[in-house]
Amino acid sequence: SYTIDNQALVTPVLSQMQASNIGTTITELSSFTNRFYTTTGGSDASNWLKQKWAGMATGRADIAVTQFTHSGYNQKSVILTITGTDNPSEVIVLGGHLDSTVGSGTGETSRAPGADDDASGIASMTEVLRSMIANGYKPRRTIKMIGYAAEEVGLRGSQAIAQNFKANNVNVVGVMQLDMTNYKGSANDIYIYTDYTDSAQNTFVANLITTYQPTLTIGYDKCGYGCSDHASWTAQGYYASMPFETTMSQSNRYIHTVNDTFANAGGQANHSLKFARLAASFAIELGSDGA
Ligand SMILES: N[C@H](Cc1ccc(I)cc1)C(=O)NO
Ligand SMILES: [Zn+2]
Ligand SMILES: [Zn+2]
Repeated sequence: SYTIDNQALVTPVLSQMQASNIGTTITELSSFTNRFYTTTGGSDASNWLKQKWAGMATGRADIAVTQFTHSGYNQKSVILTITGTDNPSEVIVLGGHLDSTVGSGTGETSRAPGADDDASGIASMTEVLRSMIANGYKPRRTIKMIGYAAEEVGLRGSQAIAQNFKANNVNVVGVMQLDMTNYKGSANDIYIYTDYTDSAQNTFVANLITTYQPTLTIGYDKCGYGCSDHASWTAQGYYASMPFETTMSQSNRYIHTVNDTFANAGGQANHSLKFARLAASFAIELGSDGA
């Protein structure tokens, strides 16, 4: 049951989160020539994220960072695991994708900053991690943060990981996808996508927004296809949600071009902060439940 009863744990983590930190991470990720799944930049970005997250977790024996090796391409997914204290077998997943693209012709020297798609999602997760650590938060369930490889070429990284988790009977109780969080292109703040997601969990997500970010407005929409990594988890029978930055019709026109830059989203991460706070409230409310 999706009870919202951990205000004492959630509120301090949310209040410490800052858009400026998210913007810094977006800028760092955007500085790789590209993060395409088959290029040097794509592998470098994966290794960079692993190092960044591992550095942030120094001193936390309950946090481990690993890379998931994929067959057929070099870019690895990055998985950070915060092992739960007394209910570790139940797992919450926050996800975003590491790779960037300017289309099927992307090569070694192609410029694909991918600031919104999806450095914004990775940066949002990173700020969740930073604030959880700053507040000494330790979940009862296990929380995993995943930077997926190869999303742009058919959700390949998340498909491999979700299939692997299913095959290993990992008890994932909920998944949230953060793909494109910083382009404020529509009237409402957060759009909950209702296809390839779980409706009961989507209701919980809406309730998290009204509880912890009551000034924000909520909209609903559909992609009409498996538009990001949440679809990989739904395909394996797990509960997934995708809060998105705009309506489908008003989605960011800069994506998959050289113009998907931090500057073209306004040079600030105020929109991403809403999604980072939502992800934190999702992970802490679900993560603080015992067996
Ligand atoms: N197809 C998605 C982008 C995308 C996702 C949802 C919507 I609505 C519009 C556009 C993608 O490129 N993900 O990386
Ligand atoms: Zn994306
Ligand atoms: Zn994309």
